[in-house]
Amino acid sequence: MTNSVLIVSNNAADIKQLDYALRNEAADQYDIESAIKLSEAISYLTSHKVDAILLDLSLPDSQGMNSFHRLSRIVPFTPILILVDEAANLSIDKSDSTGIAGYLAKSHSPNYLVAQTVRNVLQHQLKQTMSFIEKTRAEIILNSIGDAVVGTDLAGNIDYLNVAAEQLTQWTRQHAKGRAIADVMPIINAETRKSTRNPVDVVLENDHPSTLKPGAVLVRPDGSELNIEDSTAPVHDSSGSLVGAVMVFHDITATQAMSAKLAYFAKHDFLTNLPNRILLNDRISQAINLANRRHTQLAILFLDLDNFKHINDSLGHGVGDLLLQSVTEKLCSCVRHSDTVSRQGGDEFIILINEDQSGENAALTANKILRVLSNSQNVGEHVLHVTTSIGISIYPNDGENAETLIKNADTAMYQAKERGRNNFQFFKKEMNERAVERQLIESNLRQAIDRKEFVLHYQPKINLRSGVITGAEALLRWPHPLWGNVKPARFIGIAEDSGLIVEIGRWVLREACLQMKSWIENGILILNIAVNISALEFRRLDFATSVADILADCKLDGKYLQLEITESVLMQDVDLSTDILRELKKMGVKIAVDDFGTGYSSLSYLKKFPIDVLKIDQSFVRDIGALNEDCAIVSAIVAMGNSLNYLVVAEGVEDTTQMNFLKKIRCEEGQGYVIASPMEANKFSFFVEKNRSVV
Ligand SMILES: Nc1nc2c(ncn2[C@@H]2O[C@H](COP(=O)(O)O[C@H]3[C@@H](O)[C@H](n4cnc5c(=O)[nH]c(N)nc54)O[C@@H]3COP(=O)(O)O)[C@@H](O)[C@H]2O)c(=O)[nH]1
Repeated sequence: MTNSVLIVSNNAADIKQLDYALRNEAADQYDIESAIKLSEAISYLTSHKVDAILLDLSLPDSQGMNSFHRLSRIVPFTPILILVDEAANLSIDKSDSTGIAGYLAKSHSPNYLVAQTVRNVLQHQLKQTMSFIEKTRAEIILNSIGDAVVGTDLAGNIDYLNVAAEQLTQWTRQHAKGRAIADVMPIINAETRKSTRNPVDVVLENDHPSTLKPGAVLVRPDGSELNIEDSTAPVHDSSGSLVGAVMVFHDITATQAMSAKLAYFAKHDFLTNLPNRILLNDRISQAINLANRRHTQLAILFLDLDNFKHINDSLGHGVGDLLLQSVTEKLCSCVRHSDTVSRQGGDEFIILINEDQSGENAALTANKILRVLSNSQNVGEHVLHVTTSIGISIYPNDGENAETLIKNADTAMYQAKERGRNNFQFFKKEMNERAVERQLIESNLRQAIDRKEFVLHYQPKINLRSGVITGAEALLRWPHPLWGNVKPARFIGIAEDSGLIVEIGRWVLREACLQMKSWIENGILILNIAVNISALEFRRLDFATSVADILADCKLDGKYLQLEITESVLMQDVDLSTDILRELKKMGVKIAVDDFGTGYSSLSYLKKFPIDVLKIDQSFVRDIGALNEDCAIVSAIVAMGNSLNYLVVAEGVEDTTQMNFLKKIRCEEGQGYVIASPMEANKFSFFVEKNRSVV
């Protein structure tokens, strides 16, 4: 390696001697330049880099230390050796000598000593440069890492803080330097609030790495606190002696908050904040232990919202979520603090009622829930009516553990659904058989669709005045290959709960439309064919479109189709129902309100819907003649319906007494066994042919 050296001297003999000494005695190679004036040297240095300067302080244009200072300003990092006479050497002011790399006695130094001195200076400079680079690199790394790094000396006084440490401690490096670590970083325990020894002090005492115990909190100058986690280690010099400590730490406040959140949501439902199945199981187990000790009972209420799926499907999950939150509030308002309301997912809730006396509290709570939920709920811009079906199991009678109690309450809930929803049922052992049967029916229903096992029967409707057959109601029949005819009452509810009703309903609609088309073509002159539409079908976003598609496929004019929809389905969301009905009306489709009288029976609400037909529920018709009250109700419905220009149809007409009464009160149409039971399509054609008028 070649080093470049500049000799600045006005003495040619000195230059020659130094040049000779460096070229001939040194192990290294040198490029040697000389300048006889300071100005010459400065000019050279502005365009050349040199590794060392040998400077005579006595120059023609500059004298003494002034020469040194001027040069060192231009090349501050280049070592400058001062050439001195032995005597002159003594005259240099020590306080003014900062930055001088060394002294060289000009004429008295043997050549080898000149060479060695210059070499030493160059090597020292190289070491300094390397050390500077390393320090800078370390500084950059330390400042770019996210962890805070604090260094101390052997006494535990701070000598270093990286940028992250400055931010976390709220101390600048400048202010912290020299202060005791415990002053800059006071640490306390999160729970006891007592001060904790700084790990740096522990490390310096034991000369061994150490860390803070969990729960360490750093108290900052502004009083704010940070949860921290550290790793502190001793620092040794090259001889292995302890010279200080380094503490690396980071803020775990966010991490701790996140893990606390994760722990919370492992046991709670995200949407409603209610305990989830895991926490509920825990609580039930605890409640069972308590009930055993106190010889008391406890109750499990299994709730499933009625027709929630339709709301979710038609109004979107956002509205569904809001409804679940609103229901949560209402449920919580119905129980004591000691009870647990939990959400199992979807629209299922389970309530644990502690210390129940033979199911008394459970029945009271269930009644309260039914009452509270029956009020309409404002959800966003929608006014929704939601009801619930509740199954109840009691410990110890209905199960010895959480799993069995929940399973049996679930079974009882299905029973409540079958009993018309919006009610509660206590678990009974026989219900388990029912639950097994439900599952069997559901799996057979799936096969029935594939195997095309369903057929439609048709029941005539007549004009009660003229006796003319006006239309037919299509009714689904399931002749099961092994079980024989399965009643709709046994499978429609299961098809609705499982969602299978959508596929089945589409088949019914298409089949009925094809049949009507065929009757028209064959001169079977009825006004329309009525098809029952379940809530799940009606609430689907594509319902109106699928009706239009089926009519188009079957080439049937919409005026020949009547859709029977129950009041409760229409009332679930009045605005949405109105929109769907309007779409259907545009196609010419007739709308009948089925089972009228069993639901809200609010004519003021019904007036909002574009309805054509009111079908009085058969439960009122059945007791005509027997119950005055029912006669009055039927008369009132007929009168109101007529005045609002609805076509009123009485269903379930079974005898002539009922028929005569209906005629008398001017009920327009009737349907029931006294006229004809539902029958196969070909029999219906024959029936129409034969009975142009049946009354
Ligand atoms: N979503 C769909 N629901 C359907 C479909 N087909 C039927 N259903 C619904 O199932 C319930 C039971 O129906 P079903 O056993 O067919 O009973 C109907 C008639 O057979 C019966 N009826 C007719 N006349 C009389 C009578 O004089 N007395 C008497 N006790 N019962 C009689 O009434 C049922 C018709 O009811 P409604 O639909 O309310 O007009 C029933 O709720 C059906 O709606 C389907 O395809 N889809």
